[in-house]
Amino acid sequence: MADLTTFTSVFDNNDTIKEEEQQHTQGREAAANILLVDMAPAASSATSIHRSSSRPQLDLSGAAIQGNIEERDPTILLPNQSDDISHLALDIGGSLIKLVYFSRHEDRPTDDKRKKSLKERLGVSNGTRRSYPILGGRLHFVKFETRKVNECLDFIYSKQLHRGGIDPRGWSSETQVNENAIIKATGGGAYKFADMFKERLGVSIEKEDEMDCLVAGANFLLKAIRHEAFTHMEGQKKFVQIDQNDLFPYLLVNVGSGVSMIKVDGDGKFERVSGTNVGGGTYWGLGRLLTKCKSFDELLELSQRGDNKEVDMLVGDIYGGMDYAKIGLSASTIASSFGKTISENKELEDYRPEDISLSLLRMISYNIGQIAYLNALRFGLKRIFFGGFFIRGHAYTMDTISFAVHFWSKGDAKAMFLRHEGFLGALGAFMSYEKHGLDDLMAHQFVERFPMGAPCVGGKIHGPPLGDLSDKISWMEKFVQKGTEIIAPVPMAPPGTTGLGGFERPSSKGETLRSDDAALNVGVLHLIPTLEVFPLLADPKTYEPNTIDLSDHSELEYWFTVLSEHLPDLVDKAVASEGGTDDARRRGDAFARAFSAHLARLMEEPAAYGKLGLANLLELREECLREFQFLDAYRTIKQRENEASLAVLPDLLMELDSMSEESRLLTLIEGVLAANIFDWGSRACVELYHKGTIIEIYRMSRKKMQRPWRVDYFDAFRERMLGSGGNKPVPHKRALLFVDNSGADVILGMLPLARELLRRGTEVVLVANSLPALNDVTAIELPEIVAEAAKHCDVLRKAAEAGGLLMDAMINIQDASRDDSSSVPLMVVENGCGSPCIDLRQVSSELAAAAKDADLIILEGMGRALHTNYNARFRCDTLKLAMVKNQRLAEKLVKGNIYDCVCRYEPAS
Ligand SMILES: Nc1ncnc2c1ncn2[C@@H]1O[C@H](COP(=O)(O)OP(=O)(O)O)[C@@H](O)[C@H]1O
Ligand SMILES: CC(C)(COP(=O)(O)O)[C@@H](O)C(=O)NCCC(=O)O
Ligand SMILES: [Mn+2]
Repeated sequence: MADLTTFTSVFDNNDTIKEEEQQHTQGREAAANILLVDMAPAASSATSIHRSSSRPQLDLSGAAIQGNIEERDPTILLPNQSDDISHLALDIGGSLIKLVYFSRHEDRPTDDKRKKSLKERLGVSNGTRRSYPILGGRLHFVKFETRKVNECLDFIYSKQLHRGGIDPRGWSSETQVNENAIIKATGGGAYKFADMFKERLGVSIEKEDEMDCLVAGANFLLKAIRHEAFTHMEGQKKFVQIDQNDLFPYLLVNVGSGVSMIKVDGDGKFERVSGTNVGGGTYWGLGRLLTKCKSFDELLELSQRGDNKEVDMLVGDIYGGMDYAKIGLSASTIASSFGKTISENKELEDYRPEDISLSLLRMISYNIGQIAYLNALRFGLKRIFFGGFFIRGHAYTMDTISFAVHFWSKGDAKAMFLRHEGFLGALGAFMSYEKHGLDDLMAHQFVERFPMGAPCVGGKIHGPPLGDLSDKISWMEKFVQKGTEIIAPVPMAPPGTTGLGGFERPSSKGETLRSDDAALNVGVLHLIPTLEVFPLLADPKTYEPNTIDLSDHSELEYWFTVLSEHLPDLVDKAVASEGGTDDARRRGDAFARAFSAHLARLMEEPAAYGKLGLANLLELREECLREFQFLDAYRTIKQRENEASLAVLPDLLMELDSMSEESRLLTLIEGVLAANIFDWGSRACVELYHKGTIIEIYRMSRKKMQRPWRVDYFDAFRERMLGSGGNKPVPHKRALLFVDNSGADVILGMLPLARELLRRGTEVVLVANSLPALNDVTAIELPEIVAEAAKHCDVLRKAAEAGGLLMDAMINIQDASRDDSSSVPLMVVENGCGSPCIDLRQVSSELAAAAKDADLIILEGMGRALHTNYNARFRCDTLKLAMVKNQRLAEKLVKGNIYDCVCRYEPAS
């Protein structure tokens, strides 16, 4: 296959796209205006999928800084701001107040004609599966120190979270203060602070049982949240796939101020079997007295530089430096925590606070691990989940507990941790609202997103990031300052533990602890009730969207570098897409900062928000753009490429029509592969575009399409389509075409292929993004493109009419939904995402409905067919088509080179 030099050399003397781009920049404003006018009616149809761009605006009137303005992150009060609808639940513990709140975004009416007729066509009823509607929105997690309860009250007030009181009919949309508002709360503070809540916020606290809440929260997380539970051994974090049907029984150990141990047998079925008063409060309290630390984090950080043998009495101390091998204890095993402090003539001041903190942490973690194990043994439980904020995502604490469980159970029982460790009770309290609609939600209906610009890190509003961009930008600057502090290597357990009684000492000496805010390994849970699992996945349970495993560090580093290097160019495009104004430039800079900070955070701890794949990184980039209100960075480029491609489409169709069926099929597939070169996400391709016009590049790419391709199952596909030895196979009933890029890719590649299928009597559903990502075509843009193409082609026109696509475009058709028996329909559905990749566990209900009758899937492009889904198996025939536009991926995935092509056909499995 051609390499970059052969590609570029073809164009050395030609006009360049760059020049074209300059011309277009001049006309950009006009073009953007036209686009807005044209797209306005359809745009509302995309808002049924809630993403950052559909966030409500903040009401900043009356905003005031609370407390000391000189403080680094002063709390900002927004007395008049209310999220559309919010609900709040609290867990007020001895040490910390945990808050879970839900912000809802009103469903916009989707009376879009196309959608309606599509629903009829796909046979989707409008009736919901529930007797009450469930609402889309976001679940946020925040914590405060209990001693700073006032900050918590200010926060609730500033976000007006207490106003969304419950209404007997379910969620209330009242924005005025509800006199009878109640807030669900658990933990001792629900009693202690009830009056204060009534006085300050005018709300009553409805108390929920703490154990009930812990269990409800844990069950919910374990069932509904992907990558919630993980093991942590010797510095290695591994997510555990929980089988919903095989969850019970388990032991839940909640390590808060004190420790509860609960045997859980089912939903609401549990027994508190044990506990210990030596818990998180003991570590923090005793630690504070002994070391004079001012904060929990300071204490924990000290431990990382400690050496416990100065304080603890070890087996070796007793046995003259020897192991006690007979009973399996090494010389470094702790024989007696703090035991050394009795025998020497030393006072507290003579010990290093670091050593004291570490001894204390080990004493308590070990003890909890051991008691937990004994209780697991008592009831024959193999799985122990540890929660509570004592854990604090701290590697050494988790390793110590895991070690204890592993050691005492001889590997029989497994210690697991939860990402939402400290929020179990608060979540449970939240769940106790009747008709919250969460209990029967499934993992696929939650999209966990990076907490971006969230105003509520660590209990303070770090500038109101929503709505007011200039504040958001300054918040970003703060975030970055924080970010540089935060970014420190994750403390790791020592490589060689004794394997007997305990660890030698942490190898994390001298490293700083990640700040409390950053250690919160939870994102914002976006609840999108319309999402479904793609029904044609052969095995949804084992489906893994990502092809490349980013837990391989060199892979991670490579892709981080690629994305970082892309950034300046992307910022330029984004700024230009918004008219290149000063405001756009400021937003562009803030976007770059935000995205880089997120990358740095993930580089430091890739599994912070669950298992990380390339698809998540590419989506993060798009989400970040939307966060800074870049709604479609590539709009000008897309429009230009659409126009250029539509201009040559008639010639291409004529050329195709002059061919035999067999060579036409080959030419069509070649055409798809060749046109996939128009990818503004690939560095190499973008460089190519400077060397020729769109049509020149397209022609050149077509010329290079000789078979065999690097992965070439074309013959099998042809046989399925055309048959062999005189037998004519039955055409597919319905094909789902997952389209990729705008311009040539969709117009000269996928549309002609769709036309061929239609001609053969196969219904075609074009599946496109709900929101823009790079230069990908969106479902909103497609009907217009199809309408333009249909002007040159009867087959497309009739099918588009039959599919209800031409309703807006062709005024002469009065009754668009009439049955046009002369053609099978061509339809467009949105896929539910706004990323260049697709996770088929979470697609739009529209796509899921369209999939029901489909017997052919065509996945196109590098994002959808290679980065994700390359190894996915389906219950129907599948064709994966892509050009590999990255050298490393080509080597790794297909042992080939950049610009190699993949045509992977897999019959129904
Ligand atoms: N920022 C913090 N401030 C105080 N304690 C913290 C902090 N982060 C973690 N902890 C630990 O978490 C414990 C509280 O855990 P939590 O699950 O919130 O329990 P509780 O409901 O008893 O407050 C504290 O005793 C302490 O060991
Ligand atoms: C973002 C993309 C997956 C989009 O590719 P597409 O799906 O449009 O074929 C791809 O451009 C990509 O992986 N780019 C990053 C690698 C690079 O610049 O080489
Ligand atoms: Mn793409």
